Amino acid sequence: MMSSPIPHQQTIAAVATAVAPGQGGIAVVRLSGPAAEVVGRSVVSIPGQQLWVSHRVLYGHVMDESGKERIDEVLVLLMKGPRSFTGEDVVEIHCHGGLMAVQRVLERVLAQPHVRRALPGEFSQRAVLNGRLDLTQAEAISELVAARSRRAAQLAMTGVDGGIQRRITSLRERLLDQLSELEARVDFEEDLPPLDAAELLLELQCVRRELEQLVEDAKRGDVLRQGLQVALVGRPNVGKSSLLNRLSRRERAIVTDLPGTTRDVLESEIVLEGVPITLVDTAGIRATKDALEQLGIDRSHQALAAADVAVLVFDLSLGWTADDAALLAQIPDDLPRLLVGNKADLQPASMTASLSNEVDGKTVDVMLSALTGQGEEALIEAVLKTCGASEAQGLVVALNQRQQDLAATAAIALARTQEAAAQKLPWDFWTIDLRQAISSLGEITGEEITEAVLDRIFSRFCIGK
Ligand SMILES: Nc1nc2c(c(=O)[nH]1)N(C=O)[C@@H](CNc1ccc(C(=O)N[C@@H](CCC(=O)O)C(=O)O)cc1)CN2
Ligand SMILES: Nc1nc2c(ncn2[C@@H]2O[C@H](COP(=O)(O)OP(=O)(O)OP(=O)(O)O)[C@@H](O)[C@H]2O)c(=O)[nH]1
Ligand SMILES: [K+]
Ligand SMILES: [Mg+2]
Repeated sequence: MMSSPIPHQQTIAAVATAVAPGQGGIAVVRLSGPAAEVVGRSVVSIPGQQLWVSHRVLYGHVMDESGKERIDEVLVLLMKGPRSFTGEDVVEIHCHGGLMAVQRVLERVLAQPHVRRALPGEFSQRAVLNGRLDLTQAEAISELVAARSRRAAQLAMTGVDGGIQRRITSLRERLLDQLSELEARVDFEEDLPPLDAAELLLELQCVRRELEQLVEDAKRGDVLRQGLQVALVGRPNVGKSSLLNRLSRRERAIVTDLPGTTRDVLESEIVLEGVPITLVDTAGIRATKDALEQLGIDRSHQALAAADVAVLVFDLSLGWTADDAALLAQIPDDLPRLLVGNKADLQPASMTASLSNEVDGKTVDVMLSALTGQGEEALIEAVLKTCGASEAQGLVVALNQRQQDLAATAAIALARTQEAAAQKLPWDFWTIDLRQAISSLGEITGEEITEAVLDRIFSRFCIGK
């Protein structure tokens, strides 16, 4: 399954770098497959005595079809298979950045015989099929590319380095050892010494514990991978936009003393202690006859529904009002929320202290001032605590969702094996569930996986990966 005996006939091409108008000094067009070198040679004109030697950089120009016009000035790199990322012949054309040069070079390449546009993740998929890369490594590369914080990138690198593959492979091998013990008894019971069932069950128990621990750790790591959506909601003028600006360290949102300033949801990406956070500023919620303002308020409710945490901001200088209470009641029951009193700077210090976190019978989680920044640290800590994000700190390995589901399935199958043992069912009953557990782990590592499942995994990668 891992190494495909038939080489892929088609040569694929895509832009491997992020492209945006006016951005990026250099962009790379990548080709992989049997025609890569021929195509490279025919679209890039190389002056002087330079030779197309593998793993050497050449200088030249991508020429148009007529051979007269220069499309771009480039560097080219040929990597002959199997010494390449995909294991096939790979050619990289390093063009100028931005949009036009690289698009024209790609079109020129795609116009060549036997070349087609690469599907998302197809380079990585070929690397896996050709045995150059483990499946979990390929998935980790995709997560590295998607990482929005240093911590998330660091965690992804464990997978890139093979950390997940090694952990799962070793657990799977321990199960395979136990399976062969069992199967030998099913087939040739009389010829073998009696099976030490207790020892076997203990080993299965150990593997199951490790799998459950991996799933638990991974859940803690999800917050680093997916980040948190934190919605700032509250009545008009309580200081939501001011708070967003303070946390983002820039004047992202317009702030005025007019209630109803923010009319549309506005997002700002920040990182708090390694956790990528999307702060969502919303229109102040109140009863209004203004149709435009109402549209904004509708969006505030949508933002609330999509959030992982609601930060309900109220104005300490006005105290907790009936409107604040009404808003609190509108926050979905299962949504973690923080009650945040803003404008603490307007309170005399003695009074803030005497408030002792109680305002009209409501426990206030944090009192702060978006103006002076006092209490900001406490808010950050509270947000991270509410989502269990602080628990993600010491993690070194984290399975993605697909891997978590399979590890959990394997753990359940092992529990069933133990159940079969407890009920003193014959050995062939034990082996059914044990095989299922082994097969789930094989699906994580790619050792037991169908082409269709692989296609689905890689289709979620980005183009050019
Ligand atoms: N220009 C460029 N930069 C890149 C990549 C690339 O493909 N091209 N990478 C792509 O993801 C990453 C680096 N990863 C790579 C992994 C393996 C091979 C590779 O060619 N491996 C061969 C040859 C090794 C050797 O010469 O010793 C091999 O493993 O046999 C290249 C890049 C990030 N930077
Ligand atoms: N003294 C003081 N004033 C603040 C503080 N935070 C915000 N303000 C002021 O309160 C007013 C409203 O602030 P905004 O940030 O626009 O409030 P908002 O909740 O986004 O308001 P809408 O978008 O209209 O719903 C502005 O004049 C701010 O300068 C604070 O901590 N202390
Ligand atoms: K305002
Ligand atoms: Mg606002």
